[in-house]
Amino acid sequence: MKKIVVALGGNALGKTLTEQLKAVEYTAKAIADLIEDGNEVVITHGNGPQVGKIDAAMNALLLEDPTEEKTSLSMCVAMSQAYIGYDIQNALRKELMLRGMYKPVVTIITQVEVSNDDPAMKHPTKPIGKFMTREQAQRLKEQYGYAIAEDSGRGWRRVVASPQPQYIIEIDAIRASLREGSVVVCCGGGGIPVRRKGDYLKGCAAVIDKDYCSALLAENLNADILMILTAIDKVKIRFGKPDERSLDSMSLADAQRYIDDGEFAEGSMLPKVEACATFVKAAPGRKAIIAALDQASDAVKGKAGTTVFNEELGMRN
Ligand SMILES: Nc1ncnc2c1ncn2[C@@H]1O[C@H](COP(=O)(O)OP(=O)(O)O)[C@@H](O)[C@H]1O
Ligand SMILES: NC(=O)OP(=O)(O)O
Repeated sequence: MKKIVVALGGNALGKTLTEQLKAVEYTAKAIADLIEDGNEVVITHGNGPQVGKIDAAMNALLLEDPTEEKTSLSMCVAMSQAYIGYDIQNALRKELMLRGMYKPVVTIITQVEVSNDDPAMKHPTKPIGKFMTREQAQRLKEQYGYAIAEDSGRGWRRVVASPQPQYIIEIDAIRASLREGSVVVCCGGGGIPVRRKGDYLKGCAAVIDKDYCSALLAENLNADILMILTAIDKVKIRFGKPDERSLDSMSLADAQRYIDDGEFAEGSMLPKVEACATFVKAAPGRKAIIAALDQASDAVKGKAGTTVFNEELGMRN
């Protein structure tokens, strides 16, 4: 049995509620395959498109009725955890029941501590919300003062601060639920970013990258595999160029070289590769995989996706 942290991409979860339902339905099949194969699975997910949409809806409410209160970005992250977790919970519950292997599935609203002086708070890099033309994004910038950036050749998006996750506040609750045999959905959207104020926690205006948070979770749980599922089958070199090439595997040295060569876009593929590298670097026998959402089971068997391995420490088979 392997302990696998499976991270589902926010973009890969679709743009609408209907697309999300479809995405979680076939993802549930892939995750149920992993469970049927005897693995222990912990699920995390992104929230980029979703948290942007919630924030935009909350702002529209404020424009309609100025007596409404402003909703903080951390609260929007909390909302995104709930509705994405709800869909994942139901889809997985149904899929497991269909296979006659009922298990409780639970979403844990997760807060993640970030540092008070993380420099990322002053340098927004995390794309959220919908993809726009440059002109649309520029209008949003002028109207609301948002930071904007181009996202991997797919269009322009709002970008927000994305500090590094330091500590998963609910880690003991996650461990306890796993011990009891639940399938746990946690650290949604990278976790609700919070900072310590004395004995209390206070949300901050940011969206943590779920890839980095998933690596921290995998480390905390001493997982065997970190699997990042997204909308693309493999990591590419020269992505989007005529001489684009897919990678079946990547050593840490290769990963560093490609990062240095700027092969991976900030806010999309770069955090995935960095998260995988951090995870496999820390202890022997670990494996990290980046693959398409519906290829989880094949990816664990080395038949799909891109595997990141530590050439010095080896992989656990
Ligand atoms: N070198 C690369 N190889 C593969 N995909 C890349 C690369 N650089 C950028 N991308 C883009 O990154 C996307 C995955 O990032 P993103 O959509 O942010 O993930 P998520 O599914 O976690 O929301 C891919 O679908 C692809 O469009
Ligand atoms: N929070 C986060 O990393 O979301 P995406 O997976 O949508 O980028």
